[in-house]
Amino acid sequence: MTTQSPSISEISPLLKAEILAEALPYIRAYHGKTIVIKYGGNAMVEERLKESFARDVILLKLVGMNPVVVHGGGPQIDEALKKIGKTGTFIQGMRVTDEETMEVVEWVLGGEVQQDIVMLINHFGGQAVGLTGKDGGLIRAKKMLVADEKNIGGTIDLGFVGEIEAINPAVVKALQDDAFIPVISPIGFSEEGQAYNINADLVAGKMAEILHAEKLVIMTNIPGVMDKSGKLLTDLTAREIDGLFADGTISGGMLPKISSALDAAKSGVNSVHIIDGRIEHSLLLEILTEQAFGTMIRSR
Ligand SMILES: Nc1ncnc2c1ncn2[C@@H]1O[C@H](COP(=O)(O)OP(=O)(O)O)[C@@H](O)[C@H]1O
Ligand SMILES: CC(=O)N[C@@H](CCC(=O)OP(=O)(O)O)C(=O)O
Repeated sequence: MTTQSPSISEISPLLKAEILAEALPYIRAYHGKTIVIKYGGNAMVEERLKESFARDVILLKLVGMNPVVVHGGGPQIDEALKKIGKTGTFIQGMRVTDEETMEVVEWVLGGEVQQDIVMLINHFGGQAVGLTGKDGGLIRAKKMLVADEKNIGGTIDLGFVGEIEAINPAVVKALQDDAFIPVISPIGFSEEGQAYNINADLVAGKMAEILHAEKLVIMTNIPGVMDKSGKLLTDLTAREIDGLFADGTISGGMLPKISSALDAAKSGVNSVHIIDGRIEHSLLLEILTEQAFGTMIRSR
């Protein structure tokens, strides 16, 4: 059996007014503050969800916050790879990226996926600007070396997977100070101009840290972090996270997500949340209401 949420026209005027009034303290508290939003590829699979996301981001900007969007696009890269007869391979949540895959990643993330988000935000009345790591020297990257768990001291070669060496936030700050909404692709560049594929969670976490963001909201395709029995964990501390890593509760795409969320929390981002991007207006519910939502990551 499926349950249908009421449409906005079915909600009574009084309830609508109450919901709006509830948002007031949050609008005041976050006015002028930076909110980094990681928009995962799995949360952008439906047109309806993409539209509600675009409208939510515009609303946040209009009420005086500074939303910065970092987008993913893992499933969209998989689709494009399928068309050329390739299948994605992931190690510790990172896509093994050979030269041909890197070309596809640049084409999908820096092109199609980013343009789609930028155009939707602009269509609904916002002013989005798409950036990749090379714009204004935003993300300097180097080859990532991943420790080989089966061979102590050894490393695994993931090809053109990058780690962040430095972020130059000048271009993002300049856009923020105007009416623009930056939409960032997770592609970094070395000093020699080599492009690197960086997991979008890592870029979002680091961006939140460097911009001294008030909030980091990671939107994905699951209600939050689950325990082994599939129960939602609403709140996690660094110590609890260590336990979940050690007993294998966290795997795949959740590994970089949790690591970057925790790093952001430790580096002073006040509130870090992993939420279900498949729920319409989940971003507004998380930021502007009392509703406890998804998993909150705490440094202590
Ligand atoms: N303990 C866990 N709780 C929730 N999700 C988990 C957990 N461990 C692994 N995952 C996986 O992580 C996925 C989210 O990561 P990913 O697919 O990379 O999403 P996104 O595209 O949003 O970055 C979930 O769909 C789930 O399959
Ligand atoms: C190195 C690495 O894994 N890069 C990711 C970049 C996109 C991404 O992170 O997309 P999601 O947020 O939708 O998972 C990839 O190639 O899939």
